[in-house]
Amino acid sequence: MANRPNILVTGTPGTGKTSTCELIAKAAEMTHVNIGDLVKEKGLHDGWDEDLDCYVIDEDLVVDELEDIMQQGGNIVDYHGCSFFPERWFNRVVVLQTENSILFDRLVARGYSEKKRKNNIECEIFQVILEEARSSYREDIVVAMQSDSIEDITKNVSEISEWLRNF
Ligand SMILES: Nc1ncnc2c1ncn2[C@@H]1O[C@H](COP(=O)(O)OP(=O)(O)OP(=O)(O)O)[C@@H](O)[C@H]1O
Repeated sequence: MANRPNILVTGTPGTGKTSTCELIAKAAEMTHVNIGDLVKEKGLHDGWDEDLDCYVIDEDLVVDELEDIMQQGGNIVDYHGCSFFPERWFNRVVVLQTENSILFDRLVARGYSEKKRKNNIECEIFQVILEEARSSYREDIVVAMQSDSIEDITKNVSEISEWLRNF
């Protein structure tokens, strides 16, 4: 086990993973690993999925790319899925959740197509990512956090920072 912990922040697109991770990275000197950006920068995908309007990520390439830095610890990983990462990488898995109408407005503001909005809202309603996290990681390391407002972000960042201090 690495000396410093690794944290995964997951949740439906738009729930605030990137906003939360950026603040934690700054406050606690963690390395923010945004999987979506990494996939784009390093071409760790098998092309563009026209239907889902996103890259088809190559999960094996992503895992190979990150293995060394994950061994070192001190990373906060940001992605809207969690089942393909090795379970041993993470000491804490945070699942962000947002009330449907608030999430809907954020997805509209981002200019997502109706189909993409629908997919993401359904993902949130059915708690797909929370279920995925609970079935992929030990239940005691998985925590759900509400992310409806700026106050929620502040509270979540301070709870995660507190957890890091006590690690
Ligand atoms: N708790 C919150 N309160 C207010 N606004 C928020 C909150 N969380 C996110 N937002 C806003 O919603 C938008 C999406 O946030 P962000 O990019 O952090 O989400 P994400 O979960 O990382 O999305 P993706 O998976 O697509 O990268 C941003 O404009 C951000 O400012």
